[in-house]
Formats: sequence, structure tokens, C-alpha cells
Amino acid sequence: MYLPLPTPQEMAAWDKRSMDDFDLRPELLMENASREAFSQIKHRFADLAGRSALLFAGPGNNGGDAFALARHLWISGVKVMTLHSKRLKEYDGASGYHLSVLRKLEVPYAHLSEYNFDFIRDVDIIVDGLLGTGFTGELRQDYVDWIKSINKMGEKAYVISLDIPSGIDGITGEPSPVAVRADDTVAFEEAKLGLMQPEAREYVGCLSIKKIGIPQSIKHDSPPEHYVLDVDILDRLVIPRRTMHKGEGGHVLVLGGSQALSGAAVLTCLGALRAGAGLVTLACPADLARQIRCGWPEIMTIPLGEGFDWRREMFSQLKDELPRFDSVVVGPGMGRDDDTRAFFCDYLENVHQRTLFDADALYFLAGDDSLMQRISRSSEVILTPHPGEMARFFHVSAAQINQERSRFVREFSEKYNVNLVLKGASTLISGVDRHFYISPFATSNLAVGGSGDVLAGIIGSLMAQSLSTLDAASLGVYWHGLAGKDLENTYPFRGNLAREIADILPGVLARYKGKKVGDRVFFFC
Ligand SMILES: NC(=O)C1=CN([C@@H]2O[C@H](COP(=O)(O)OP(=O)(O)OC[C@H]3O[C@@H](n4cnc5c(N)ncnc54)[C@H](OP(=O)(O)O)[C@@H]3O)[C@@H](O)[C@H]2O)[C@@H](O)CC1
Ligand SMILES: Nc1ncnc2c1ncn2[C@@H]1O[C@H](COP(=O)(O)OP(=O)(O)O)[C@@H](O)[C@H]1O
Ligand SMILES: [K+]
Repeated sequence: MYLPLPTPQEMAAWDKRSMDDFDLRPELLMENASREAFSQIKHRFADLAGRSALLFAGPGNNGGDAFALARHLWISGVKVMTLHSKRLKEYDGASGYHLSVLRKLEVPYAHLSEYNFDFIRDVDIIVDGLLGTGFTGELRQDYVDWIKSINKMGEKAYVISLDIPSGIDGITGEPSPVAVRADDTVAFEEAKLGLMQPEAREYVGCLSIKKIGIPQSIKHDSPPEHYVLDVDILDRLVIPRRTMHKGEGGHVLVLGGSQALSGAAVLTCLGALRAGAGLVTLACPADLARQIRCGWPEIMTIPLGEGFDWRREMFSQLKDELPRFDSVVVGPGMGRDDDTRAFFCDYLENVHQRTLFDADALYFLAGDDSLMQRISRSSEVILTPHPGEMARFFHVSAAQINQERSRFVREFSEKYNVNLVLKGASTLISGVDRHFYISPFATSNLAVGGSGDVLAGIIGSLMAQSLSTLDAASLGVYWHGLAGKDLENTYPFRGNLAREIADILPGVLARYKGKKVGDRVFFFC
């Protein structure tokens, strides 16, 4: 459901406790790690005997993993060359141990700085064991050159990165300034946070997570701050009873739409209906409601006042009706003028406890901290900004938000203590439980106008179906991402409509719910 995403520091603490409290020797963990990488290579190459492999072993334990792996490949008949970054006598600890076994087996090795890559013609397998979670800062120049050589050879050869592609920052996922482009990355024990950041996507290749024997209790006692959403989050949706009635599917109220932007509110309603809400009602200015009713018979309407514009007085018409709804989505296509703002302020005075704030509602909230104070510390509300909307809360640019997504989300959560979804590739969710949940999906098929409106409807629908707000957000973001990913098959060059994201939701659920994905992070390759 939620797979741990430790930072390098959190991972190092788990490693240390394995040794200190359980006497698990690092040589053993390294052996387990190398065996897992070995089985991944065997998965790619049916017959290993006679193949050639070039292993890059860095100065730390990541290099030790490469030494242990070199032994497995050698024993399987692979022509192995191990390239080490520091002098042999400088290796100690677990890496030194695995190196010594390798030397006894007389596996060929050479010092990286003395090795001439010009002589390499064809190599089948390249193992990247240069740098793992101990990498910090900017790569030194010799590493930049080695990584560039790996990537050059990798145009033809298969490249596997141990734990993390060398050069990728374990927290931000950024190449610093270059990084290995792997076909496969085998993350040991858990995927590290950086691997799930959008910046790392083009380097990681197919990511698998392989256990190496860290005791469960250690992870339980010191849980990480971040998690990635996993496919079994879909199991939160139970198969509906055959005898259910529509009221049991939840009733969502959408407050949105304006003359210029009626489509946004309709898309939110469609998202809610396709995500299984039994009833969806759109409340909007009367003339708009009349138009929408003609085109969308499934959407019920509450026509407010007269004309096409929002007015403060319209709220009195709605106030007494609010309790009959199971959730409210406010903001899509609502507009930003003063009268609309006045209506919104009145809504905030009487806010439904299960409210999702999106689009123009976020615009109003970001512009006036006193409005935010009215909903802060409400554990069942949720805000779903895209980076541009988030930027308004912090008076920075969207680019600045994207550079430090986790930091801004953390600051926001600490200040207001509400649930938050920061949209975009690798959407980030923070719950009032103070944990962070990252979506595994980056797909351009979701980058289309109206896609966020659909997401608001999905989450609103799940909130109405009695899921906790955090589960509704996590499941909604995953389901929406899965739909986008699925659309890649039909529309590899994009061109899908936002409406189609909503329309395929039930089919996507039927196809992927309960699907076993083993230890691979679904859809990452
Ligand atoms: N611990 C365990 O039990 C297990 C750990 N495991 C494995 O160990 C990995 C973590 O190992 P680790 O901590 O030794 O770090 P790792 O990334 O190999 O090397 C760090 C060294 O890199 C260097 N360096 C740093 N920054 C640099 C830069 N900017 N530019 C250039 N060089 C730079 C610096 O060395 P320096 O040359 O400066 O002495 C530093 O000392 C982990 O990812 C997993 O694969 C598994 O075997 C399972 C058991
Ligand atoms: N490259 C991408 N990868 C994954 N999801 C994306 C990507 N681009 C956009 N999305 C998702 O699509 C939706 C876009 O929402 P938003 O920007 O609010 O659009 P709109 O206002 O037009 O509805 C969000 O859920 C966002 O996370
Ligand atoms: K590596």
C-alpha cells in the first residue's frame, strides 16, 4: 500500500542498527545485495556463460556490492573485469573482505584511473557500483569521466546500477551534475527517496526493490518520513454489494463553474461519477446550471440565484442543504472576482468538514492568510494545488516550488496541519499524520487541461465513500496516475482528452486491482 522510501541517512541508521542490535554482519548484507543483483542479471540474460561484464567498484560499500557480484558472475562463466576506484590496499571492512575473496579466485581487476576505455570493444554487461547512498555533493571530476564512459558504453551494453544510479542524489533525485543511465536499478531493502523523484526518472530504468535482510522491527521502530504509493492501494476499494442503493455510493457536492469555465466543474463531476459516487450535484449560478443540465443528464444541479455570476447571497440558498452531502469539492472553474470571493468566504464560515479545495478556491485561500486560518488544523479537509497554485502561498515561482517540493510541502503542513496534494509528475501527498506519500507516476498523458479537475472529482468521490481523507487522496492520485499511464498505450503521443481520463477509471480499476507486481515498482519501466 505504502512502500517505505528511506533517505540515505535513514537507510544508514537501519544498517547500523542491524549490526549493533542483531549482529548482522555487513559482509552478509552485502552478499545478499549482490545475489539479488545477480538474479536480476540472470533474469535479463538467459545464458550468462561466455558473456562479458565490466564492473565499476567505487570506494565505499557500493563498491563492495560490485566485488561480491563480480564473484557470482565469474563463477557463472562470465568474462569479468573489475575496475576499482581506489588502491586495493585501501579497501577494508566488508568491501575489503569481498575484494579479498575475488583476488583469491584470480578474477581480473584493474585500477580505474589507469584503465583505458578506448580498448573496450563490445561488452554485454556493465555494473555500476561506483557510488550508493554515501554519495554527497557534486561528483569529483574523475567520477564524472567514469560515468560518462559508462553511459557511452551503455548505448550498446546492458547497464545495471546497484542501489542507485551513481551520481543521483539520494534525496533530491538530481544528477550531480551527471549520472549513470541504467537499464535496471536494484534498490537494496527499500527504494531510496531520490529514486522516486521526477529528476531521477530517466536514469533509473526499471526499478526493483530487493530485500537484503534488514529486520522488520528496525524499520517498524524507526519508520521513514516518505513512502511511495503501491498498486495494492486499489484494494481500499471494496467490491460493491449487489443490493446497494445509490445513496450508499456517497453524494458529492461540487461548487464551481462560471460562464467562461463551466467545463472544469463538469469534469470534476465526471471524475466523481466515474470514481463511483452514487450521486453528484453541481451547485452554480442558475443560468449556468440550466446549460449544464442540458448536456449532462447524470449531473444533478442546484441553480443558485439568477444569471451566470456568483453572488454572496447565493450561499443562503445552499447553507441548510450542506449536511446532506457526504463531501464537497469547491473551486474548479469558479472564477476569481470579488462577488465569487464573497460567496467563498461565506462558505468557509460554514465549511463542510469533508471539503476538497481546488483551483480558484486555492487562489482565494493563498491570497488571505485569515481564510487559511479558518480551515487550518481541520483533519478532514484537503487542498490540491499544482505548483503554480502552491507558489502563491509562498510568494515564490512555480519553478522554485518544483526545486524543493518536499520542503515547501513540509512547511505548509507544519503551518496549517491539513492534508495536501502537490500535483505534477511524482505528485506528493502530505497527511495530517506528518508523513509524505509520493505517486510513482510520471506521464505526459495527464498533462492536459482539465486533468486536475478530474482528480478533484475522484478524491471528492472517495471522500464521500467514507475513506479517510488521506486514503482518498492516496488512492485518488494513484488511480488517476494509473489511468494516465494506461492512456499512454492508446495515445503514445498524447492527444487524449481530460474527459477520457475520467472515462477509463472503472476499466483501469478492473484490469489492475489485485494484480501482482512482485518486487518491481509498478510501471516504472
Ligand atoms: N551499510 C551496509 O550495511 C550495506 C550497504 N550496502 C551498500 O553500501 C552503499 C552505501 O555504502 P557507503 O556508505 O560506503 O557509501 P558509498 O556510496 O558506497 O560510497 C561513499 C564514498 O563515496 C565517495 N564519495 C562521496 N561523495 C562523493 C563525490 N561527490 N564525488 C566522489 N566521490 C564521492 C566517498 O569516498 P572517498 O573517495 O571520498 O573516500 C565516500 O566515502 C549502499 O548504497 C549499498 O549499495 C549494501 O552492501 C548492503 C549493506
Ligand atoms: N507529467 C506528469 N506526470 C504525472 N502527472 C501529471 C503530469 N503532468 C500533470 N499531471 C497531473 O495532471 C493533473 C493536472 O492538474 P492541473 O494542473 O490542476 O490541471 P487543470 O487545472 O487543467 O485541471 C494533476 O493531477 C497532475 O498531478
Ligand atoms: K551505484
